[in-house]
This record gives sequence, C-alpha cells and structure tokens, in this order.
Amino acid sequence: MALQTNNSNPDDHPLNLFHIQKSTLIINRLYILFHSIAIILIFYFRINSIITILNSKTQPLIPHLLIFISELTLTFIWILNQACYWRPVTRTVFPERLPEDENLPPIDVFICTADPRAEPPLGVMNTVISAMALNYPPEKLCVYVSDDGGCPVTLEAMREALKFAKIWVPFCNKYGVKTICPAAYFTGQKEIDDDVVVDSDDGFEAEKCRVKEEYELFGEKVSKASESERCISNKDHSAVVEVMVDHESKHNQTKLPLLVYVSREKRPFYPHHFKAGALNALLRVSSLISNAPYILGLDCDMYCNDTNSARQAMCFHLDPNLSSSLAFVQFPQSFHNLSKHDIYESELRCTFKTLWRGMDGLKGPCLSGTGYYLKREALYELPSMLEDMINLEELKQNFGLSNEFIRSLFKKCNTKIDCKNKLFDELLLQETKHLASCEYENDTKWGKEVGFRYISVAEDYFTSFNMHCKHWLSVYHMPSRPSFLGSCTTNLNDLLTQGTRWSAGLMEVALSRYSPFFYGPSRTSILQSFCYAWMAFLPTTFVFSWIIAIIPQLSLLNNINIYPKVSNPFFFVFVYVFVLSNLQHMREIHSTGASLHAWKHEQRVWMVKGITSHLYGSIHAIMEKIGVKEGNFLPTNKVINEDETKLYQMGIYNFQTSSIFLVPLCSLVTLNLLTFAVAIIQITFHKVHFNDVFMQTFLSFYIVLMGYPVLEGMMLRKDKGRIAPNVSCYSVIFSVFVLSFGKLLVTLF
Ligand SMILES: O=c1ccn([C@@H]2O[C@H](COP(=O)(O)OP(=O)(O)O[C@H]3O[C@H](CO)[C@@H](O)[C@H](O)[C@H]3O)[C@@H](O)[C@H]2O)c(=O)[nH]1
Ligand SMILES: [Mn+2]
Repeated sequence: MALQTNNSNPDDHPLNLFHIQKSTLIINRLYILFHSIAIILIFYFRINSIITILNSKTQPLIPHLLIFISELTLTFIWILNQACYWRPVTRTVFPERLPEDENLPPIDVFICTADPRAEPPLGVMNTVISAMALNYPPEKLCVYVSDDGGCPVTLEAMREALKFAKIWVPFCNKYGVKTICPAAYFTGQKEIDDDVVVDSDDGFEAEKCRVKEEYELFGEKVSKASESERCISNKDHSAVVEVMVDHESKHNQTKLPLLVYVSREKRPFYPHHFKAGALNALLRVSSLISNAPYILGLDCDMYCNDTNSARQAMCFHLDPNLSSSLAFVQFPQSFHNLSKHDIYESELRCTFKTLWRGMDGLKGPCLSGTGYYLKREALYELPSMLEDMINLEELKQNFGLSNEFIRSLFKKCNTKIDCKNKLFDELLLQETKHLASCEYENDTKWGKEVGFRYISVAEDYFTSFNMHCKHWLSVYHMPSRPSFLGSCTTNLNDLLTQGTRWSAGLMEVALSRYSPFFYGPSRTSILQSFCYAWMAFLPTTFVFSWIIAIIPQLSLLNNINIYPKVSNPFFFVFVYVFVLSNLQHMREIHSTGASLHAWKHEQRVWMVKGITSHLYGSIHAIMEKIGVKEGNFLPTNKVINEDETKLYQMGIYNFQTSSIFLVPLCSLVTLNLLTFAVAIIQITFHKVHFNDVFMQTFLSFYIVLMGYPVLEGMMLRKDKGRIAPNVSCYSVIFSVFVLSFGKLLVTLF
C-alpha cells in the first residue's frame, strides 16, 4: 500500500483545488463592456459641450471643466478596479492528505501590540492563547509577541497567559473545543453551540467550570494590572527579549508551543517605522530562536477562531505545483463584534468577499496585515544570492552585521526547538537584543529590499506589492468557519481615523517611485498592477466626491446646465450608467449573501470617506512627499465602550468625532438640502423648467437622502451621539457662504 501511495501521482490527490466562478466572470465582463460603451458616450457628450461653449461663449466653462475632471477621476479608478472582477476564483483544501505530523514544517506566530491603553492586554493574551491552541504539533509552533508599547504589564500578562494556557490547551485538546479563544468560548453563546464535544459525559461540565474559574482568575489579574499606572507605553527603553520558560514542565505532560516576548529598543527621535519595524525586529529575533520557514501574522485583536487554519494553509504551501513560488496564504479578516446593521461598513465585505477572490484569479490577493501564513524566504530575497557565490560582505550590507543572523539564513529551521540546550544560552539572548536594537538596521536594506517595507504606513499592502513584483504568488482561502476574528470599528471616529491612515498609506505608495501604475506592469501582470494601482489611487476619489457635492448645485442655482435635459438622448446614457452600476453593486452584494441594506450603507460610507478620509489621507501623503509632515500610525482603538456598542448594534450613527470630519460632512449635506429646496421652489413657481434641471435636482435629492443621518444628527437627535450644536452652526454658516460666493466660482470663466 505504502509503495502505491509513494508512486501515485500527487495530482490525483491534490492538497487543494481551485474553481473559476464562470457565471460571475461572464456577468462581470459583460458589465465592463456595456459600462465602457456608456462612458465613451458620456465623454463624447462632455467634450462636445465644452467645444460648443468655447465657440459660443454662452455659458461659463469652469463648471463643465470641473465636472469633466471629476468624471475622469472616477473613470480612472473604475477602470483599475475592474481588474479585480476579471477572473474570480474560489478554493478548496484537503488537509487530510497532508503528510504525517512529524513532516509538517514549523511555524512562527507573530502577534503585534503597540499601545496597552488602546489595546487591552487581556485581549492580546486571548489572541496569544488561541494561537497556542492551534491544531498543529506544539513543538513546531512558536508564538512571539512584539510589544511596541514596551509595557511591563504586557510582559506580566504573558507569564500569566502561559500558566493559563497549560490548563486551557489540554482542555481544548481533550474535548475537541473548536472555539480556542477562551474569552470567546466563555462569553459567546453562538460559537459554543457549534462546538463538538468529544466524550461529553466524561466529566466535561465539571472540567469546563473549573477552567472557567481559572480563566476568570487570570482575567481579573490581568485586568487589574491593566488599570494600574504602570500600564502605559514606554517610548524610551532598551530591547527586552524574554523566552517564557515553563519551570513546571518536568511535572507537566502537556507540550505547549514556545512563547517569546519581544519589545524592541525604542528611543525618542529614532525612526522606528511602526508595525513594519516591529515585524522586522521579530523576523530577526525569531531567526535565532526558532527560525521557522513559515510565519503566521496576527494583529493583537485577531484571535484564532478555527483550530485548523495552519493545516489549511499548508495545503497550499506544501503543494508541489505551487510551493516554490508561493509567498503567502491570506485568510479573510472577519470580526466578532459586527452588527447586523453594519452602518460603518466595518465588515469590509467587498474587499474580503469579492475583490480578494478576484485578485486570487490573477497573481493572488494583497497581504492584509493579519491572518496570513507567509514564507519567511519571500521577505529575504535569497534565492538569487544562493545561486551565486556567497558574498559575506554583500550579505552584511543587506542584512546587517550579525553573524548569527546571517548563519540563520542558511540554516534549515530548527525543526524541534530545544529549550534545554539553546535558549538558556545567555550569549544567544544577548544577540537577539542586538538584533532588536534601534541601530541594527542602519545602513542595511531592511525595510527597503529586505523584510517588511517601510515607505508606507500600509506596510501590508506595500510589502505584498513588492513580493508580487518579484514574481511571488499568493493565495486566498476563505473557509466557511472564520479562521480569525478581530474587533471592527464601531464608531465614526475610529472609522474615519483608520480610513485616513489607510488613505495616507496608499497615497504614499501612489506618489512614490513604486507607484503601481508605472512600477507594476513590467514586473508583474498588467491586471495585477491595476488591482494594486486601484488601491493606491483610491483616495483620489475625493476629487470626484467634492466636485459632485458642490459644482452641480452651484450651477443649478446659477442657471447653468451641466447635464443633458430630459429630452436629450444623452440623458438616458447618464441614467443608464447610474442604474447599471448600482444594479451591478447590488448583484455583487447579493452574491456574497449579504442583505441589500448593505447597498445603502456602503454607498453612504463611500461618500463619507470620499469627503473626509480620502481627502485628509491624500493631503497627509502630499505633505509627507514635500517633507513637511511625517508618517504616523495611530493604532485603532480596541477598547469596548458599552454605550458606543449599543448605538452601533442598533444601527445609529455615533457622531462623537472631531469637527475636522464633521464640518465638511454637515456643510455639504446642508448645501445640498438648501439647493434642493430652492430648486423645488423654482420648479413649482415655473421659474425654471423641470425638463432642464431634472438631473441636477435629482443629484441634490440623492445626496440629501444618503446624508439623511447627518441631518438627523444635526436637527432631530438629542442623545450623546448627535452632532454638537456649534458644529451644526459652523456648518450652516459655511454652506451658506459657499452658496453665496459660489456664484463667483462657477461664473468666473
Ligand atoms: O507602531 C505600531 C503600530 C501598530 N502596531 C500593531 O499593528 C496592528 C494593526 O494595527 P491596528 O491599529 O489594529 O490597525 P488596523 O487599521 O485595524 O489594521 C489594518 O491595517 C494596517 C495597515 O494600515 C495593518 O497593519 C493591519 O494588519 C490591518 O489589520 C496592531 O496589532 C498594532 O498593535 C505595531 O505593532 N506598532
Ligand atoms: Mn485592527
């Protein structure tokens, strides 16, 4: 039998399969065709009107030009985006066909945390414990925590976490618990119901109670320490590396993954490159300790929700047809605190259910910061170097001066981590601290050509773009049970702050010499470059959003028609584009199993981000480019606030955010409301003809409809989450100002 298996063709029993979604592919391509024809007709109409105006000088040119610019921006983004719809695929895996446990490769788990105030240590520890409980040989797992907060409470919490893991992991193994994150297991009824309990009569309930008590004790200890004054970020300290040693292991039969705490050196005025810098420090430190060939990357709030993700990922990494060119397997980001009224579109539904599947049909999805199994080698760029004669000087220029680290590049991973002989080695620990020091990266290629890349705060996006440009592939796997669950943004402030950071990070790349539109096509496929370029240039849609919310309205009030009359055949082309694109959006939503309410929420969030995050992110990136501002990575808040959660769960907007976000939003909605009111009055009293102004009036109406929650927050609500009266006041003054002086703008030329 054994002989037969060895000789059999692995293609008969593949570890994974992929399926092209044929019907979706056909619909998407037909849509692209019809929409493109309509866009060409609109451009024809625009150019024609502009030429007519230039010749006849009967109307001011500027509003027509501005609207044309906005349409060009949107079309540019639309074209790039279509690449993500070109060839959607889905994948299936067969973990039962994997080799025996002893032949599975080791995995290092990297968990990053940065700020104990925004990221409560108990949440971080739940992520750590869930990773330790993965269904994978424990001697082949090593869990590293990078603490950019340099906080002693996090270190203590880890020691406690190790103690609790010794109870938790055996419990999960014994009873086949699927929800391996203790906080989720003991609080989330839904997940527990899914759990299959092996041998349920075997004292399960009693043991569950005991484990629960232990968890509560552990939770109390950590929470108490988190409330103390010591629980703050320290931005000025030397490197700390601690390998958590289980002193009782002699008496304890259970094997647990090794746990390592790393807090790289931090000094004020020393650039530390945020998360990418933290990950690079982890890459180096771990290379001396376990040096696993694969890395599972997790954000501190993203716990493992399925025990099997590592084995599923190995179905791709160990596939002989894929292995040599596969850089990473990306799992979707899913969230445990989503509301069924996801008013902030925190689910990122389209990205993780449609776009990444589309990219998977090209060269593979973009790295998403968390929930990926990455091949270490893909960050080192070693293959070509190995072929040449090994040049030590060159290696040191690339990787820094540590001989130990350079040696690790050529060493096979330590298939079994030998705590007894190695880790107590003081010299080795000293070397890991050197590798985690501020100065180690000076004059090396870290962040430039080696490791996670620096020039953007969207390090995940930029690093994977670099990998795809170096001919690596990636794979997207979306099992029915979410493999990882994190906490999503549940208020407008977090949403827009995070959105601004993402926009800044993406625009940093768009404006750099790595701009995907130019840098990509010769290095990876054109369609793949389009997907990356789409993300990089997405923030530029602020141009469209701002123009469409102001110019047609000002034109309407000043009797300038920038859209065709109802009787004009081009009118139907505009209607057709509007209806067709919305139908396609609805079809896409339906195909992912979401309700059509998502359509409303997504349209709204798109408009809101266009007006705020995309604009501010772009400004930030431009200011960085000209050297007047520095990059910034403010971690998203992960503290649960009950009032906020309640509002989010009920689908009510929480407008407690900075006026820098609110004033533009309120002003533009008010401006559209006023315009709409004036237009209706004018139509009613026959001052203008409905036929002439239908489109501009409808546009204002649509914006008011989409912006209704803002008006409600300004005028009707009395609760804490409403818009403050002074913000409303400024906004009304600002919109009246724009309406009064806008005449100058639209009639000047
Ligand atoms: O200086 C820093 C800043 C952040 N982080 C960690 O990075 C992770 C992601 O930060 P978060 O604030 O949760 O960012 P999100 O906006 O939710 O993250 C998305 O977008 C980021 C890029 O902007 C990616 O890094 C993330 O993986 C991705 O989930 C967290 O674990 C942080 O602790 C650090 O380690 N060091
Ligand atoms: Mn996050």
